[in-house]
Amino acid sequence: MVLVSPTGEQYDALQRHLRARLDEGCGETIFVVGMGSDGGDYGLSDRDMEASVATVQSLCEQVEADLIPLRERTEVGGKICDYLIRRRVGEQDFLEVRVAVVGNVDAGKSTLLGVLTHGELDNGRGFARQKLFRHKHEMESGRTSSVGNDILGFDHEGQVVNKPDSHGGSLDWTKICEKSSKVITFIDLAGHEKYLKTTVFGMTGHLPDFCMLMVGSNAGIVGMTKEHLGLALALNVPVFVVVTKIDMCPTNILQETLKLLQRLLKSPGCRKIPVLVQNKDDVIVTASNFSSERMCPIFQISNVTGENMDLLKMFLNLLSSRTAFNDDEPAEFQIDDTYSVPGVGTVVSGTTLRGVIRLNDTLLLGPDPLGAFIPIAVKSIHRKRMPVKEVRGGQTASFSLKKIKRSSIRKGMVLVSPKLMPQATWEFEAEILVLHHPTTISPRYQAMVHCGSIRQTATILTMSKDCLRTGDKAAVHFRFIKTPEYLRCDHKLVFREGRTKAVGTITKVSRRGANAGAYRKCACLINRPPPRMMSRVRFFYCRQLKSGGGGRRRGGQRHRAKGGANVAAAATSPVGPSTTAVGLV
Ligand SMILES: Nc1nc2c(ncn2[C@@H]2O[C@H](COP(=O)(O)OP(=O)(O)OP(=O)(O)O)[C@@H](O)[C@H]2O)c(=O)[nH]1
Repeated sequence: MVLVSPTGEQYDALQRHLRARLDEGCGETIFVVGMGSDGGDYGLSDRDMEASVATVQSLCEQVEADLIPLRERTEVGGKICDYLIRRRVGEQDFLEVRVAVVGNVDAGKSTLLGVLTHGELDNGRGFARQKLFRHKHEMESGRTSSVGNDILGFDHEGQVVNKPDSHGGSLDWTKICEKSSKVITFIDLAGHEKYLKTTVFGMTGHLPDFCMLMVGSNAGIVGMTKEHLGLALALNVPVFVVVTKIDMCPTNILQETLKLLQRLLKSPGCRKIPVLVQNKDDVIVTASNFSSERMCPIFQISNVTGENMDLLKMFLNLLSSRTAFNDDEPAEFQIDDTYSVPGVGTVVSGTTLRGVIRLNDTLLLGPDPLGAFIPIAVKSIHRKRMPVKEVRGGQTASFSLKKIKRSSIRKGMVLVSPKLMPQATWEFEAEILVLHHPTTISPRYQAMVHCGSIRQTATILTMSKDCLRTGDKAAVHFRFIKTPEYLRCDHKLVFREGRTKAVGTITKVSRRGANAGAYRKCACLINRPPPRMMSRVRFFYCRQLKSGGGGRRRGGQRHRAKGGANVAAAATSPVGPSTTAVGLV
């Protein structure tokens, strides 16, 4: 009732309350007019509702936000209206939410993204997905093999901005972003098991806010569905489920799939509350309780008839980013891809983890194979293919860099503010939970560590238990086998090899010098150094290659070291197949 005709003091209090809620919701909040502060539905008369909405409208003007009506309902006491309040972020800016799209092969992931982002329905034979594929072999096989990106824009009234392109061309991202107040970036991932490594990389490296798990209603929960769901849960990414192909699925099979899905979500491993979304009310209830609570909405859609597509779009419009970022922190950007653009040079793409990065800023790029960071200037910045002057925490971007070859940059490197004084590390400790392993894991076991956009094999040096089996938790000391990486405590990691999977959190990053650590491992002898090397002191780095590797020759294990010298790794003690050695020529 306080909204009907607030006093000056009440108005100020309401304004403060609204600002706080917008900050909490990363620029968005759902506001219900006509509901008691204790959550009870009271309802307002038409006149009171009109006055209340006018007050909310004026509050929104004060805090520079848009008021988007969502639904209106009538209870015993009168009307209740739900609104989405979204902060205006400036002409060139927009709120960004990243959604990873996972699910088994042929669940309809690429097709749904094609339908959502291009605004044209599918024909059931792969029409809609054609515009999304990045490679020729994907076109031919119909299978996604890489990490795809697509955007869906919503304007200040909550309407979809993407329009069907009459020429069948690709989307004009610049136009979409200019008209949008919110942009959903879909990370289209591969469903086939053989691309699981890329899918895990998409989930850890592209920092999704939410995960959309797709299930083909006719196929049910098969193949990679559980694997992908487990991954999202392990990384603490809230999941919603989209059941596709309801146009071609007999009712009994659809009901069976839904029953199994609900059982899986309620199981002790997931502990979710599944909600079948049937109407707008369900959308609002699930969206407002989604990120904080255990609710898991399930949508049933058809990409061919477009059934329930409006509910899914409404839900996507209501999703808001999960993390609030502080601009005052030193900048940190993780690289997830590199390109060589003719006329521009080397370009890196990735996600800004914190801080603000501006044009011409000098950042430290690294770590290189020796663990060093080099200063580099940011020549230009693109955000969603649009040139911009700055990017901030939570935003994806690409930078063109000065005077550096693409070959010297790899995924997993970072660009950080010199204030952070970054250090690369070979060794780290993590608390891990083994989700699955057929036998036991013991020291010297090796598997791929995924942490952010880092993807490298690591060896277990020591663990707090003798051996680990499925379901075990332990503190584990790891060591990368190839290059040192830039790691931070509290980052989530996935440790996997085939179906073996463990998840965990980094608890300690060893600050022991990357080179010193490696040097202790084995001694290196120089074999016939080239004459030019004799007089100069040069640092070299070599790694024992797997059998048959390019560096192996008769009479010992010789490697081409950085700096051009041929060196033979003559170990003083038996060394494993992944030994790294450094020394001075
Ligand atoms: N009838 C019908 N067919 C659909 C629907 N959704 C997708 N399809 C068809 O299902 C097939 C597989 O769809 P994709 O989008 O390639 O599946 P995907 O999950 O992306 O597969 P991967 O990229 O290999 O992981 C295509 O031929 C689509 O036309 C739907 O709702 N109804």
